Formats: sequence, structure tokens, C-alpha cells
Amino acid sequence: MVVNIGLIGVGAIGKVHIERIQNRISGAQVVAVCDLPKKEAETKKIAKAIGAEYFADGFELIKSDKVDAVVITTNDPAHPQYTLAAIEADKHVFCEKPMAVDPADCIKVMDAEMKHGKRLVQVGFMRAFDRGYDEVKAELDSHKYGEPLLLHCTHRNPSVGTEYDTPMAVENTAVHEMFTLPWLLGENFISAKVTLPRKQTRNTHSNLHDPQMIYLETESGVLVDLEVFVNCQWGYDINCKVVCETGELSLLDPHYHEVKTANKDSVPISEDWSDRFVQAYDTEFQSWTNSVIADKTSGPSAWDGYCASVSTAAASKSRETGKTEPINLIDCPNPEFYGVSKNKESV
Ligand SMILES: NC(=O)c1ccc[n+]([C@@H]2O[C@H](COP(=O)([O-])OP(=O)(O)OC[C@H]3O[C@@H](n4cnc5c(N)ncnc54)[C@H](O)[C@@H]3O)[C@@H](O)[C@H]2O)c1
Ligand SMILES: O[C@H]1[C@H](O)[C@@H](O)[C@H](O)[C@@H](O)[C@H]1O
Repeated sequence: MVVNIGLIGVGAIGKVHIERIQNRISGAQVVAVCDLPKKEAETKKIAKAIGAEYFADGFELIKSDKVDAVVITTNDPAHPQYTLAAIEADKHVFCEKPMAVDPADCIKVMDAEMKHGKRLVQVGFMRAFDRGYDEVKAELDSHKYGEPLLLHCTHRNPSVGTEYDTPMAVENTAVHEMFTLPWLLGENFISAKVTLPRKQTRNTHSNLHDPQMIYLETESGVLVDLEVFVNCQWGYDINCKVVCETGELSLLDPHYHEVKTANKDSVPISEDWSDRFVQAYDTEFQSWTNSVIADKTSGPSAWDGYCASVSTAAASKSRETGKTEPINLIDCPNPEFYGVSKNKESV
């Protein structure tokens, strides 16, 4: 079986995922694409190049008989409306992160999915498919180094555009860690605090405070510091160090060559997310395609999307109040449906 995919939002990652689906994933092809009217000419050109149908309206694309499953790669605000429409149309849907910025929208998605009776939603938290994170998780789960105590993380982008503002550092960028770190540790966060250094980089713009520091605490008391610095200039630099009782586990940036010359030894740093996480995205999309064919979605769920959004909402609130804000999750409404082992913990 070949899954016929309709993709909404042919921007940066939309194009990268189209290339991935057409050339590197088996069992799937893009048959329909859609974007906003202002991008009609470009979207039609992309449609023609891959032999897909152009849709001017995302909801029509979702309803089309030609489309078996939906990929949402629009900007964040449009994610929940299209996810809900895909559930309504009884179609599997891959929605890029965040599932929704507002936790209330995540609850709407979960309610619709549970009412529908089977999992249809996978959220694009691709770090769960990254070899580096996977190996760190395996070491942690082995308990060979004792219990995790502290995490030191950085999430750095070389630069961002002027449409990227202060809240996006948490809601669009740190949301990756808000999902990945609880998944890594097997427990949820209970509080968040954001502090803004008085001194900012000269490479930012008036609507963006950059960098920002986020401090998180988990249920068992593990402390996390996370630096978000999205105009760092030197590359796409993702780090995660887990300090355990008798060892330190570190994520390494994958690189495949080094240069030794003139008393220097250097290795390249990834340029952007598409390069740093290429293996993770490929594995994520192959796994999603296989699960659509089996009619059994299993990757990061709407519940995971909800938990991450509650954490980002608490962090955003903390930036405004200057206080440590609690991360209060509802009890998982259906732990069996969402593969959650304890009341709140996702597996
Ligand atoms: N998983 C990852 O690492 C990763 C990496 C990059 C982007 N993303 C996510 O993917 C999404 C897109 O990011 P991007 O960098 O490609 O942004 P982008 O701005 O380059 O592209 C977004 C596209 O969506 C279109 N769009 C916006 N609203 C729409 C609507 N209502 N209907 C149809 N089309 C609409 C825009 O016109 C644009 O072409 C974001 O949600 C982002 O968080 C995830
Ligand atoms: O800060 C960016 C992240 O590093 C990427 O992984 C994407 O999620 C992108 O949308 C964010 O803007």
C-alpha cells in the first residue's frame, strides 16, 4: 500500500518533508499540497514538479478522496484547526510541533481523537527518533550511572527572522525540550522559571529578547537549565548533558569529518535543524508511514503535545510574572489510549 499524503504549508520544513517523502521514505507519496493564497504561484509550481494536486483551501485538501493522510507544516497558529479537521475526516495526521500553543486547544484535539475512538495524531517531536537522544536514554534507563540529578541544555539557532518574537523562544523553540526531556527522564516537569539576562546579543531585534534562560524542575526533583539563544551566529548547536550520580551523559552533534591544520583541530557544527536532525526526521517519517499503513499511530501523541504546551505556557507566564510558575497537568483522560503508564507519565 502507498499512503497518499496531502501536505499543508509548503514553507521551509514543508519543502524538506516533501523531498523526504518523495525520495527517501518507502510507502508514501505527496499527492496534494496547499498554502495561503499569497503563495499560490509557488505552491502550484511545487505541485506541478511532483505531480500533485494544488488546493487553495486546506480544509478541502483534508476532505479530498485522493488524500489518505495529512501532514501539517503551516506556522504554529494553524496547527489545531487542521488537526481537528483531519480527525473529523477520519484521517491520520502528522502535525509539526507545537500541536497547539494554547493547552486548551490541545485538550480539544484529545477530546476529538478519543471520541473518534482511535489514535490518529502524531506530533512532530522528532528528537525521540534521534540516535543521540536514543542512546542517552538507553544509558539512563540502564541505571549504570545512578540516578539523574541535573541537566544542562542549550538550544541555539544561528539566526531568526523579524517575525520571530520573545514568546516564540519558548513556544516554538524550547517546546522541543519540553517534550524531549520528560521523555528522556520518564517523568514530567512540575515548575518553570524564565529569566532574561539584562545584556542581550546585538544580533537580535526589538521584538525578541535573546538569549533567554529557562529553569525547570521534574516530579522527582531533577533540575534543568536550558539556554535558548536563537541568534548565536555560529551554527545550529543543540546540547544536552545529564549529570548522574557516577557519570555524565552527553549528546554529541553528529559530524563526519574533522580538519587538523595550523595548530588547530576543528569539527563542523550543523547549519540548521534540517541538517542536524536529518536522521531523526527520516526515521520519524518512515515510522509514521508504517503506522498509517498499519492503522496504528504510535509516535509522540496529542497527550505529549498537551504536556509540552502546558510547560511552555507556564514558562511564558513566568517571563511575565518573574516568578517560578507551577506546571499543572490534568490527569491523563485515557492513559491506555495514550500509552501513559502512570497517571501523568507518558511512555
Ligand atoms: N520539528 C522541527 O524541528 C521543525 C523544524 C522547522 C519547523 N518546524 C515547525 O514547522 C512549522 C513550519 O515552520 P517553517 O519553518 O516551515 O515555517 P515557514 O514560515 O517557512 O512555512 C510555513 C508555511 O505555512 C504557510 N501557512 C501559514 N498559515 C497557513 C494556513 N492557515 N493554511 C495554509 N498554509 C499556511 C505559510 O504561508 C508558509 O508557506 C512550524 O510550526 C514550526 O514550528 C518544526
Ligand atoms: O528554533 C527552531 C528549532 O531549533 C527548530 O528545531 C524548529 O523547531 C524551528 O521551528 C524553531 O524555530
